[in-house]
Amino acid sequence: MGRGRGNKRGGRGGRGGGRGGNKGGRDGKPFVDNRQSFDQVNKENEKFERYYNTLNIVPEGAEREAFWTAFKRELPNAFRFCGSKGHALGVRKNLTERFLPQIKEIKHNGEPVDLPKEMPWYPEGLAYSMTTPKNVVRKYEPFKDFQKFLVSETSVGNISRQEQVSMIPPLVLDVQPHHSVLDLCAAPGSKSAQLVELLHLDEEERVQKALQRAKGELKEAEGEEVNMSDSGRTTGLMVANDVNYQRAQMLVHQVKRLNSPNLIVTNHDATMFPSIELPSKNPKHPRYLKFDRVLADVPCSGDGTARKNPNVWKDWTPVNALGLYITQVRILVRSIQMLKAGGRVVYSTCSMNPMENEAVVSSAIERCGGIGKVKLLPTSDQLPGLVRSPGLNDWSIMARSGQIYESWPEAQQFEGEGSKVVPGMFPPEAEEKIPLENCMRVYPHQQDTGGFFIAILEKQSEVKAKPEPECKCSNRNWVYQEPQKAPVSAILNEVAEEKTNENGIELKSADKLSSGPIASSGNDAETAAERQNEPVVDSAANGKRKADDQPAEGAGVVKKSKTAAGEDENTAMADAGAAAPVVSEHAPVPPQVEISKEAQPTEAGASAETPANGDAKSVAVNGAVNDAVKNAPFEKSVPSDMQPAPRRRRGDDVIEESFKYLDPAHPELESIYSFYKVHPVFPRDRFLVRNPAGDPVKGIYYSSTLVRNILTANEGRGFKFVHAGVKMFMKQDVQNQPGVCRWRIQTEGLPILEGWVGDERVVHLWRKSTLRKLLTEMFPRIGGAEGEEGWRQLGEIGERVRDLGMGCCVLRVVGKDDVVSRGLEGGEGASFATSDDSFEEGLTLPLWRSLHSLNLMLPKEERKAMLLRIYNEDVELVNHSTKTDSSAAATPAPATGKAGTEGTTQGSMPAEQDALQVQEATANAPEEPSVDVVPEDTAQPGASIEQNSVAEEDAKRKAQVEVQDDPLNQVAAAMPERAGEEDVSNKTI
Ligand SMILES: C[S@@+](CC[C@H](N)C(=O)[O-])C[C@H]1O[C@@H](n2cnc3c(N)ncnc32)[C@H](O)[C@@H]1O
Repeated sequence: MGRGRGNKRGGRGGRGGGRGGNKGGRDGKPFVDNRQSFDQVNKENEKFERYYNTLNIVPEGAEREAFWTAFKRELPNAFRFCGSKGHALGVRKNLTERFLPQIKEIKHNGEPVDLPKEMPWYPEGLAYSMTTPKNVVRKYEPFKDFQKFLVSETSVGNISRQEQVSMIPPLVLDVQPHHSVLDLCAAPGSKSAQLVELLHLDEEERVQKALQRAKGELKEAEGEEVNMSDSGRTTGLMVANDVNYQRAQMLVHQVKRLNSPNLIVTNHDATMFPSIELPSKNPKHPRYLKFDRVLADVPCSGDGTARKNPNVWKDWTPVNALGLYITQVRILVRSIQMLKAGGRVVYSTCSMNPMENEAVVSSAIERCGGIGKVKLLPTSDQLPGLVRSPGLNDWSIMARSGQIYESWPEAQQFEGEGSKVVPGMFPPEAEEKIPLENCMRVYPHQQDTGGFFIAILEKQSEVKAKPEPECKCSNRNWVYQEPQKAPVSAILNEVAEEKTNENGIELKSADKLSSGPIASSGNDAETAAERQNEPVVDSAANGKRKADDQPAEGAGVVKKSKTAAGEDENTAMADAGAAAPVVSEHAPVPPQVEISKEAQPTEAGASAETPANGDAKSVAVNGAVNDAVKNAPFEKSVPSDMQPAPRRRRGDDVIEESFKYLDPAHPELESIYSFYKVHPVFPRDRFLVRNPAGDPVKGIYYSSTLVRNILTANEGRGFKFVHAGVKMFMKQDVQNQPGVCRWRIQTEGLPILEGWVGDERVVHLWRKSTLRKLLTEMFPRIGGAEGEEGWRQLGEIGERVRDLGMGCCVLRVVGKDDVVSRGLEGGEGASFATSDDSFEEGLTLPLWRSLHSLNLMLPKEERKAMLLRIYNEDVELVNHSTKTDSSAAATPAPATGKAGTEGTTQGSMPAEQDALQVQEATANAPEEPSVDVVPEDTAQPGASIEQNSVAEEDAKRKAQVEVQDDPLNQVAAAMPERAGEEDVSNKTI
């Protein structure tokens, strides 16, 4: 087993993070790193310190002192090993066996440096932190090799540099491979990436079993102990969302490296995240997706990040938390609404302020009907080894003036109507019985981290969120009332009708409750689809509002009204919270997006508060966003200026992303299945293309079934899907070579497909020395002069590749433990199973067999990272195809030996000409610029077979992505005012 381990999700970085072609700023100007040294920062703020001392969050005395001392120290660096467990452990071995002994010997300023320390609470020991300052690691010569290792493995996605506390929320979300998971505030995406990994946990092993079973190598019973539906693949879903378009692009960049077909990235306001429609057998009964897990890692004041964000010291004021509270409550309420009954939300902030934490949790629970509806789960049993404090049950709040109030009645005396202070900001009433001690607080001195807050909420049954004006988060005259029980008769009716889910699988009762619109009144004739676009009703008046299907605030005020001309027009009121009694059944997609299909108005979601055209719709929809943003001056991950990134446009039109699925019988798919001898069990109905025409002109992508169902069912609804699908095949101009498939396998899709490719297109390699040659040499020749034919230099794969037909194939690097399972125990395979020249673990790579040469289809940075990891070598690559390259010039003259099965003159061409035979159709295409299938200097512009429009759009996309490629650019793109800074909100090194 473990054939795919080298291809773990995130195991390669495509073009590699942090190294886009765009080294300058957006205007070509270089960014200036304007970070201030942490030591130079004045770490004093009277209000900040007074408030937390008053709160007594840590007892006075030695512990309080340790708390502040830690807060004023620079944050240690932390990182975790990513990808599948096997692969992550493999990469970690480099740290433990190669670098830790080296670091042990290093002295800095005459003192031994601290070793990177394993985090005791992180599963499998796959996360580390180190106190040596980053500039020392970066610049001090003895750290050179270690720094190179960190940079190289980070760039290809094997290491994620992430703050310790930021790793906690995904771990306590308890994600299973069949779960639907929603990350509502996901950019820049470190937690989303973790969640995707968790969704795919142990998938390789399951798929291996399914494969062996499909090929008759394993008896049925042997693979039965785990869920083997869909051939062991993860059937769940990950939706990662962020309201900010540019940050959503950063998110795409971060998570697409994980190559998950189960992932969708969206760009909506979380306070009114639209309901996702699912295919329904009965169009009158649309079905809406409910999630098993939701992460609400909300925008916050971020005062827990003072150790890496010195501005906290300068800028902290109580106003930040006061302003964010209502947005946070709305996001949490929407999270709960989006959950299945029985599902869980993890709510987290990097703030220590109870107004953004316990108060938000308590207010959201109150709005959703109390602890009978939403339970606050204990966290003390989670992550043994993590030192933490319980949530607060009692606190005071600091008002704008700096005055501290113990209770709402006290605050009410001083805070007038315009004040943001509301009853919900104070501890809950005793009758509410909310066990806030169940929350988790992590403080800087406990394990040398930032400050963090986490709560786990479990939805007990469908909820019917009360309108804000009736709740303590908004109503200044709020008094506690016993929650009323919601009627269940209509729910039961609905459940009785829903016997199967969209896959025809029988639903359990909880699924039934969550699988479609849930009615709380008996109006059966009316379907949610009909309600979806109907005029918004005053629910209090007619009782039409259905449990749990309310939108959050913004969506709740989306109205349809008639224009003077009698045409429908979507309108929304500016004050979302105040208008909350007006609700609709499901959160529709934001109105300006919906109408963009016809009218193409100003950009949705990403619009500025006052759009250029003065369109009130945009103002209202973005009210909540602006709320969040304006009030989050410390949260670096929230741009303080939420001016929208320009969305892709053609003329005045917003360009929506296209996701078009191919007919399983499409001739191009037929040709692929036939050339690669793909096992018939591998599904054919999940291939999509990314152009509006739906033709496979350039790339073919692959997604899970659920992703397909969602993308197709929501097409044309104005949903802002930003990314989905894993690139699996790219078109290749094979110059009409007969029998050669013009679709080459992409590295991204290879791990998903490789096991199902027939032996005819697989090459086995088991010597380290052979792989080293393929990594260091681009286009090594196969032919050549008699007796010197290139294939002879290719070790155990020489004869195989000599006899292999031209085109793409799978290179399977066999690990020691794979020799037997691959049936290679005889002959050479056996002799190398114990040799030093063999691999500990297997991996799979894409290979291209040209007429006369061979080439690994890997970007240069990936080759270099592998050379460093496997051979501890940092060497220059040799390109045999370039004219200027001396080794290419020395390419032997025409050979007479057998160099291929193509039936053409063998070995008669220099390498570069040979490569022209496989002129890559997409040589100039933006999507895979650094994978050298053919020599860069032999690209023929005329050879492009792309439709111009698609190429143009992709070029635009590439330009956007390249800006994101560099961490400094990422920050600049999202936060122009912070150009030059690293995005330290979630990445610390
Ligand atoms: C704390 S950061 C999230 C960090 C992220 N979870 C991670 O681990 O990388 C908060 C994010 O929320 C986004 N945001 C702010 N208001 C939002 C809203 N109303 N809806 C959705 N996202 C929002 C910000 O753009 C920001 O990216």
